[in-house]
Parts: sequence; structure tokens; C-alpha cells
Amino acid sequence: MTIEVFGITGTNGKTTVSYMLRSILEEGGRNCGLVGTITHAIGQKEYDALNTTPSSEVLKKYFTELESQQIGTCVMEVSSHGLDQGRIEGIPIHYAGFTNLTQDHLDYHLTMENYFQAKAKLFYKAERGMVINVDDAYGKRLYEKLLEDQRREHIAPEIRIESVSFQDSKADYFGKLLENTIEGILLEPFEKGSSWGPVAISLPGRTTAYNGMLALALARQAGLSRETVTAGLRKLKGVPGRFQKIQNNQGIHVVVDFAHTPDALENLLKTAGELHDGRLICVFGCGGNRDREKRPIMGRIAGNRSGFCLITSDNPRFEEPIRITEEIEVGVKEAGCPYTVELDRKEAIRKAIDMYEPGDLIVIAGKGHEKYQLINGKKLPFDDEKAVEDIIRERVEKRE
Ligand SMILES: CC(=O)N[C@H]1[C@@H](OP(=O)(O)OP(=O)(O)OC[C@H]2O[C@@H](n3ccc(=O)[nH]c3=O)[C@H](O)[C@@H]2O)O[C@H](CO)[C@@H](O)[C@@H]1O[C@H](C)C(=O)N[C@@H](C)C(=O)N[C@H](CCC(=O)O)C(=O)O
Ligand SMILES: Nc1ncnc2c1ncn2[C@@H]1O[C@H](COP(=O)(O)OP(=O)(O)OP(=O)(O)O)[C@@H](O)[C@H]1O
Ligand SMILES: N[C@H](CCC[C@H](N)C(=O)O)C(=O)O
Repeated sequence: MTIEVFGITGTNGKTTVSYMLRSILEEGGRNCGLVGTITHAIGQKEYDALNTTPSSEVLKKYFTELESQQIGTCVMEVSSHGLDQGRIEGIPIHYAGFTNLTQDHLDYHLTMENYFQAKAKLFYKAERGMVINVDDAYGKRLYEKLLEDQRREHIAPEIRIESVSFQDSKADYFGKLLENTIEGILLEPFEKGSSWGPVAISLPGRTTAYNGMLALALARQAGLSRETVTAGLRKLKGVPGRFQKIQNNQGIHVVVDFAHTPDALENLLKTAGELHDGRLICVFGCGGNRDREKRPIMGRIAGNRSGFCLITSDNPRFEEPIRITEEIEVGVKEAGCPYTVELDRKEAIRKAIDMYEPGDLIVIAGKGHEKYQLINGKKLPFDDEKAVEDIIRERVEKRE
């Protein structure tokens, strides 16, 4: 049995595109495995996602299990570490998608060029089709190189190399963002110039539009109908930890999001700012033993786009938390934004909620779906969503 495999790569958006694609494929009646940052869902079995892309031994085990459960499709996030370390060797890739490439993981790759080359490897494995976001500068470069390689017969002529864009109406899949509200977006895709009419997705922001178009184009390459794609996208009610609104009866507006790169944080706060009139209060940090260069950059972005910043710990890992926040502070100061440093993440969230005034929006960035905090070799239970709920409950109990 051949399992049809979709591999998604890029700095941001892989998880979201994977969830969208799975929803579409299931709408089309296909059983689908999902391997990525949040979970490794292999039919009846669900494994913890220790790595976004696991080792080739683990992947082979997953594929054997998919086969034994007669599951014919798998959507996989393919990380740059995974590509660089050959974790997908021996795994066929039928369709490949590229979201974008912006700064991250320079601790590992050292240069953006190395990071790009690692990502590009996926596209030389794709056996049937690939879709690339050409509004991204690295995406455009990849797309042109792939077409050139196909002209030189280094890539088989029957493999479809297609583009997605919101800027170039000549792209294979051109999109218009019709509506963008806190509840979600309305998108109008044009496939080779032909309009699909409006497509609804229950997640906000321009990045959702990009992710939706990529999922949609990959599904079309695999033969799904427009109706199935539209219905599959509409059915997806959200992705854990991606612009996740924390419901409460106290009228406090809080969003939890996994943005942990400069580009993701910029997009997240831009979306939040566009959809909300009041003050943005941003609670965030940066991971330890990871790309240090992004810390002041993320500080500057949060400072420029927020009314107040609470700089806190993300996953400090083996680093001294205060050293990480000091590096972030440099950027926040440069932006001239008022801020507080509170190393204890739950206390930082509490301070944000204490300072909340009607009309504000609290954005808690960096950990999204994560249910733990990595501190000095220990994996301690921690969950942004639960922290918000606990704090709100504690406040109500105190008042009663
Ligand atoms: C850093 C790293 O890549 N670790 C991988 C490695 O684990 P390991 O047992 O050899 O090492 P480890 O226990 O994770 O510790 C290594 C890190 O801790 C630091 N350390 C360790 C001990 C100590 O006393 N002090 C200290 O500073 C080291 O400097 C080093 O940075 O080998 C394991 C088995 O294969 C992997 O599971 C594990 O991935 C960890 C979980 C990880 O987070 N890796 C990241 C970098 C990764 O692969 N990420 C990509 C997704 C990235 C993305 O696209 O966003 C992925 O596919 O998961
Ligand atoms: N297309 C996009 N462009 C830029 N930022 C995005 C995009 N899609 C999502 N984001 C932001 O990046 C964060 C991570 O998104 P997502 O989990 O889908 O990406 P990812 O590539 O799987 O990340 P990771 O590999 O680190 O798990 C989101 O919470 C959001 O803030
Ligand atoms: N896949 C990313 C996740 C980072 C999440 C963030 N919370 C952090 O710990 O930096 C990584 O392994 O670098």
C-alpha cells in the first residue's frame, strides 16, 4: 500500500497548514495521519511530539502502523533540523509545500543561506507536486530554481511546481483577502485565474490567508474538488495555541499564540492590533539554548507594537532566565515601550490580567499549545491557557 505523503516546510505556518490540510483530506473521506509540532496522530494511536519531525526510525514505525490501520494519507511537518539530519530519508514525499523563511534556528544553521538550503532539500524529494509561497523572498528564489531545474531535466516534467501569491495575479493560485475579523477570514482564491468565490476560515489574520491558500493548492494537486476543499477549510475550528482565544465570563480578552520567531510575533501583534482598538499587553519571552540573535529583535517588535510588555521566561532550558530577558529588554527599551520583567511566567500573566482594563487585549506569545516549561533540565507542567483560567478563577474566588 502506498501512503500518500504531504510534507510541509517553512519557518512559520507548518502546523497550521497541516491542520488545514488534514481537515480537507478528511472532508474528502480520507483517513489521515498527522506528524508535527503538536502531536503525532497515527490513526488509533497518538504519540507525544518530542520533535516536530522525528528520527527516520520513528517515522518508519509510524508508516508501518499507518499501513496496518489501512490509513492511506499522512501530512507531515518537515523541520529544517529534520532535513539537515536526514530524518526523512527512506520516506517518500509526494507533495511538498513551502510557507516562508525568516529568521530562526541560527544557533543550529549559523546562516540564513544554510537554513534555506536545508529547507530546499524537501522539494527535490517531491514525486508529484509542490506549492510555494512566492511572496516570500526565499520562496520566490526556490520556485525559480525549481522551474529552472525542471527545464534542465533535473526534475521530472510531470511534477507540478505551482505558486501561491497575494501579490501576483498570474500566480497559479492567487488570493484576495476579502474580510479579516477576530472571528476569522474570508478569502477569495483564483485558480489559474478562475475565482472560487468566498472561502471562510475560522482563524484571523493575513497569515491565515497564506496558510489556507497553501493547504488549498496542495489539496487540489492531490485531486480534491473545490467543494471538498472549501468545506474542509470551513470545518476547521482552530488550531491549539494558534491565535487561541481564552474564553472567560469576566470579559477579559486574552489570546494565546505560539509565535516564537520575529516574523511570527510581528504578524501576530499586527493582526491583534488591526482587529482590536484598545491597548495591547504582550506577555512573552524567548527560548534558552536556541537562536540568541532573535531576542533583541523580538523585543523591538513587541515594544513597537504593544502598549505594554511583560518580559518573562519561555523555556529557559539550561540558560539563566535573567540573561535571556536582559537580551530581550535591549529591544523593548529601544522601542520606548513601557515594560516589566517578571521571570515567573504565571506571575507575568497575573500582572497582565491585573493591569487589564476594558478594551485591552492580552497576547501571550511563544508557548502556544505547550503543556510544559523546560527549566534547567526539568520538564515542569505549564500551560498558558490553564494559567489564564486559574488566575481568573482565583481572582473571582478572592472577590467572593
Ligand atoms: C538540541 C537537540 O537537538 N536535541 C536533540 C537531541 O537530544 P540530546 O539528547 O542529544 O540533547 P538534549 O538532551 O536535547 O540537550 C542538548 C542541548 O542542551 C544543552 N545542555 C544539555 C545539558 C546540560 O547540562 N547543559 C546544556 O546546556 C546543550 O547545549 C544542547 O543545546 O537528540 C534527541 C533525539 O534525537 C532529540 O529529540 C533532541 O531534540 C530536542 C527535543 C529538540 O528540541 N530539538 C530541536 C532543535 C529540533 O529538532 N527541532 C525541530 C523543529 C524545529 C522547528 O522547525 O521549529 C524538530 O524537528 O523537532
Ligand atoms: N504563514 C505564516 N507566516 C508568519 N507567521 C505565521 C504564519 N502562520 C503562523 N504564523 C505564526 O507562527 C506561529 C507558529 O505557527 P505554526 O505552528 O503553524 O508554525 P510552525 O511552522 O509549525 O512552527 P514550529 O515549527 O516552530 O512549530 C503561529 O502561532 C503564528 O503566530
Ligand atoms: N520548534 C521550536 C519550538 C520553540 C518554542 C519556544 N517555546 C521555545 O522554547 O523556544 C524549537 O524547537 O526551536
